[in-house]
Amino acid sequence: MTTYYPVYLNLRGRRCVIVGGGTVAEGKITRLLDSGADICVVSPDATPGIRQFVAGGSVRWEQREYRHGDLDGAFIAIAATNVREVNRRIFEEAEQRGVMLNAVDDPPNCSFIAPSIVQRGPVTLAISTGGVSPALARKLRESLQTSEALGWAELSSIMAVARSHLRETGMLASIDPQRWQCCITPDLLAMVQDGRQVEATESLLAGLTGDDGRGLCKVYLIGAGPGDPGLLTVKGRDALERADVVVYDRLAHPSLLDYAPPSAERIFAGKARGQQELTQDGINDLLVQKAQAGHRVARLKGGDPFVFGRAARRPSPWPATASRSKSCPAYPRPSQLPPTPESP
Ligand SMILES: C[C@@]1(CC(=O)O)c2cc3[nH]c(cc4nc(cc5[nH]c(cc(n2)[C@H]1CCC(=O)O)[C@@](C)(CC(=O)O)[C@@H]5CCC(=O)O)C(CC(=O)O)=C4CCC(=O)O)c(CCC(=O)O)c3CC(=O)O
Ligand SMILES: NC(=O)C1=CN([C@@H]2O[C@H](COP(=O)(O)OP(=O)(O)OC[C@H]3O[C@@H](n4cnc5c(N)ncnc54)[C@H](O)[C@@H]3O)[C@@H](O)[C@H]2O)C=CC1
Repeated sequence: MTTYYPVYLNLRGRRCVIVGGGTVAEGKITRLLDSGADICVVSPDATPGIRQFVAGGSVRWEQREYRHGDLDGAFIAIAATNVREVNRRIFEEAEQRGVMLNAVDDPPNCSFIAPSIVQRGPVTLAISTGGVSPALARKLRESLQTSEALGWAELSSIMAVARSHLRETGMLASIDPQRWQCCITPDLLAMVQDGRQVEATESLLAGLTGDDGRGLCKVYLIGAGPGDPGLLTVKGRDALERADVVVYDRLAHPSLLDYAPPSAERIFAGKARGQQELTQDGINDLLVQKAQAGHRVARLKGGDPFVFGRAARRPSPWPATASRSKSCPAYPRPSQLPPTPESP
């Protein structure tokens, strides 16, 4: 199996030759036009769509069959004919001239293959199965097109504004890469989706450049309650739903873990059979390490971290410069529960 090397080409003003004038050629031309390529079609006939491009002056058309020499000066070429033998001759010329060629549905005559594409503004996901299964590439495209993860692409315009501002003010190089990750949050995305672009850009810049703790990674300390999973607070549930990493122990009700996204890493911090229990210091190190790696971390503790746990004794190694913690106590706190008849 061939292992292909993925790239994005800058085709602006570069000569691209398309051989063939059918519907497939038209599809390829439409995308090439977006990239600003200088397009020449070689084909005895052409679809109405291609003819329109030609009439509009965005595409040149050599109305004849392909002949050796057509790839002269080309940067890339696409063979979209319905004749394998023609593709083979085009490939020979392409190899001679060092021109990259895609022969549609014809891998032996390709030096590059076409990916399935998902586009959101400037964000492009290109999917290839390495030629193993184009049907699977399409399935992945269709799934990704409706995937929530793609929502992050909506941040591209404010990211671009913030980045060029930082570049102009000479601050870009001094921003820690992890800080960017900590600043790209669901709250920021919600602001943009609400149409509050200016506020979002200001908040992003404040997080990236401020020394007031904004933009630092967060660790949520969540009280899992006295046993009943229904006693988790709404804030605690929200934090779990957004977590990239959940560190939990034996006392936390197992069903609470279901609130975390399936992709979240779940780390058991209690005593497991045959394994050394993590010490409090070990757990703290783990929380800090995961937060500094740009993950949203939820520490799910049985009971109330401020009553039975050690949240009140926030660890001294907690690096004030790198992360901060938020707490979501279980409600009502066990100490606030009304006495039951059995209580002394
Ligand atoms: C190697 C490659 C070379 C290339 O063409 O660049 C190639 C080769 C071949 N395709 C074949 C068949 C199909 N191709 C599609 C669809 C697409 N094919 C595309 C690319 C590629 N196809 C390159 C590898 C991409 C990768 O790495 O995965 C996509 C992604 C992009 C595009 O075409 O622009 C586009 C999806 C667009 C979308 O997102 O919807 C479907 C499904 C459908 O149409 O629904 C089928 C039928 C189902 C199936 O076979 O899986 C055949 C057999 C032909 C025959 O037997 O006659 C061959 C030849 C062979 O495999 O030997
Ligand atoms: N139609 C479809 O949905 C799909 C087709 N394909 C494949 O892509 C290729 C092209 O498909 P279509 O555009 O539908 O085919 P088509 O038959 O509509 O177009 C083929 C084009 O190639 C031109 N051509 C033939 N010999 C030529 C030569 N010697 N020099 C220059 N041009 C020449 C023809 O004049 C025609 O314009 C075919 O191999 C097909 O199997 C792949 C995916 C989907």
